[in-house]
Amino acid sequence: MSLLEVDDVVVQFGGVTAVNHASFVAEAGRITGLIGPNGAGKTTCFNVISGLQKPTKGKVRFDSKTVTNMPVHRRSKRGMGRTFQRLEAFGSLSVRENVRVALDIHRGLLGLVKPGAADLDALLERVGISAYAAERADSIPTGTARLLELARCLAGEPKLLLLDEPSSGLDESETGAFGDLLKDLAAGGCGILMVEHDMDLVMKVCDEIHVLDFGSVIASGLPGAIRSNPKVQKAYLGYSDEAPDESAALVGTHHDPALHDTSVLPVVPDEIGAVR
Ligand SMILES: Nc1ncnc2c1ncn2[C@@H]1O[C@H](COP(=O)(O)OP(=O)(O)OP(=O)(O)O)[C@@H](O)[C@H]1O
Repeated sequence: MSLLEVDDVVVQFGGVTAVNHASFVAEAGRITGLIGPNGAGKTTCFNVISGLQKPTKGKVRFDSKTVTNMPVHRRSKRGMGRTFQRLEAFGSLSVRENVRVALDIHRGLLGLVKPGAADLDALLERVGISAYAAERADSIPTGTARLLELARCLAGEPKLLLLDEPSSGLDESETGAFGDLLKDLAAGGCGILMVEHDMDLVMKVCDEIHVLDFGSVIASGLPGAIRSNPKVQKAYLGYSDEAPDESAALVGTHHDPALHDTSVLPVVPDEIGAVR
């Protein structure tokens, strides 16, 4: 049984079907990518998994238990951690205090003792933000704030980490170090499910990738297979090397670049090469 199982999930907002019979899994000790064009339903899936959104239909199983109707805090207590696209840290507290609050909350939930300085320092060190420990959270660069979010999440010692666009705001070398950190966390047994627009990072670190388009999973597989999958190329680019004649019909409809973020393309040179 997989650490996380999303089973035939549907989410409707009035007439909008944000998630359309999506099924996919994420395993312990592996990094799983959840990708797709803008509006594909990735964040809504994360909301269903973490308990912020009740699905119209379908089930979520986590760590051998059905959690579809379980409140957010109980999923957290069972070992599910999440970061958000929008940064959630307390701006007026220092970086160190932010991590301290997260540790206090998690240890309170678990009924354990208060954190010591060593625990705090280890977490800051782990994500590489020790140098910012005394800075106010609202004064640090966006990329550093994302690492702070991760440190706060790791304070709960999660079995599953849900990361929503974790590398946005990181420069190239920070992204490289971040990728190494994710691999390290997975090697320690943590399952990671990541929504990410940086295709270079996704292709480098993910063990498996699921691709959403219009709320449905259109492909699942290893990075190499996803990269060359005609359906995926079509979802991102509006055409694929297998069906170049359809491009004119698709662009301007629901595959219009104005609706689907083609800004990912410059960071996936191999894909561009593959479809030209
Ligand atoms: N609360 C809501 N009410 C109505 N429609 C919504 C709501 N939340 C999301 N949607 C719609 O559901 C669809 C999926 O949105 P979602 O944010 O899950 O996509 P996404 O893949 O995360 O996009 P992005 O990459 O831009 O973050 C979109 O058409 C969006 O407009």
